[in-house]
Amino acid sequence: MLSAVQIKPDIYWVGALDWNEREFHGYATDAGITYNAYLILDEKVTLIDTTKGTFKNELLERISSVIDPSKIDIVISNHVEGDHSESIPTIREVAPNCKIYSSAPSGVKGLTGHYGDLGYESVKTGDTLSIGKRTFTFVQTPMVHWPDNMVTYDIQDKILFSNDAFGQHYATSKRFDDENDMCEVMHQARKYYANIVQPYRAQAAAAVKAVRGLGPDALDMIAPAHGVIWRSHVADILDAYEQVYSSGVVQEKALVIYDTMYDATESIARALTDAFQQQGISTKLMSVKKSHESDIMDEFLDAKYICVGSPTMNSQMLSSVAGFLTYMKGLSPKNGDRMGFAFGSYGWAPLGPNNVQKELESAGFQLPEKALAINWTPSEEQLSAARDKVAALIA
Ligand SMILES: Cc1cc2nc3c(=O)[nH]c(=O)nc-3n(C[C@H](O)[C@H](O)[C@H](O)COP(=O)(O)O)c2cc1C
Repeated sequence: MLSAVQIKPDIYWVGALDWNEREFHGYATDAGITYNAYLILDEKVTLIDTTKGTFKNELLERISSVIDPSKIDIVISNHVEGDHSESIPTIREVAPNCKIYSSAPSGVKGLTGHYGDLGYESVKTGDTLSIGKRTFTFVQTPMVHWPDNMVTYDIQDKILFSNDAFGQHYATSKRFDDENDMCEVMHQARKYYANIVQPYRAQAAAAVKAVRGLGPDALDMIAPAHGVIWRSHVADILDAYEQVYSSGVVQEKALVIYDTMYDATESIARALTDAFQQQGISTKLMSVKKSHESDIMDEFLDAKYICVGSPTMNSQMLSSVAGFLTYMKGLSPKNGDRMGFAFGSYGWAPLGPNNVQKELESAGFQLPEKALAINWTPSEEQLSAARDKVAALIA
């Protein structure tokens, strides 16, 4: 039988482990996913968030290992997205009298839109809810990453139930940060930020400020809705969100991103990569065909030099490169401090590289050089000229 995991006296993790999930709305979840839900035994039995609907039985089984699920009095929905809310109707079925709390107005509107009117109670920033010995306070965190998001702070236990903020897509048998490989935890936290939270970096920074405003001793744990619970590394993840991820500060690091049909564009990409290396700059060559766009964006987060290459095909850039650029632009990275460079091969009209250039322009990169368009297969002289462009970029 699946069991709950106690995280503090009378507080249990009752979520689900989605070990085999490898794709989640366009994100490559190479380490699987956890859907975290938390059960609190107090005068009023409270469940914070639920799981994706396909894991409702896992949720019920873990709750049942502690208490009869029909005894749940309160469900707090920090976020309407299905991976946290799809099991709410099941909980309502087994506990018909439970009250369901969500943020005003977007949480209530979203839950109604998904599951009909289950008589939701709305809460807003600063509202408190007493469940017995414990009192919760709510802080709405709109657009981290949907309009309805909120976090729930358990004042007595000093736990922040942060939902998507500070999450990671990481299925693991151990629930706490310090029980896992911290390099992997931080890697997954960064990738999650780069692909989910990044467009809302101002709101995320404000959320960190609000958390810090609670005071230095106010946080024992951050319990997100995905991944491990922060217990020993609370300060590390707050610092990373504030000083690294949300800051937009870029490092002397280059990414060469490309696709190719007959390897002409690839040979330019390799020359550029080598030239960056020769300059002592940390560099990665990433084919959009071979690397998932969510992994490219993880690398992109703090890279200063972004070179993007495509040959011309049917008067366009390759759709794989266009797809990556669309994905990148959707995440709204702060590109003002980044140097962009477009390149590619063509047969009779250099529209592939020129269109990449336009996309980089509209994404806000600094583009000191024109697109490098090389006719057919590049000669040694042309590759050498490509290398010179790197010197110009980093000058
Ligand atoms: C299906 C196909 C369509 C192409 N369409 C164009 C085109 O519209 N304009 C052009 O200049 N070159 C066109 N080309 C030529 C390529 O751009 C050229 O072969 C280039 O060197 C390929 O670079 P790559 O080796 O990086 O794929 C086309 C090639 C193929 C295979």
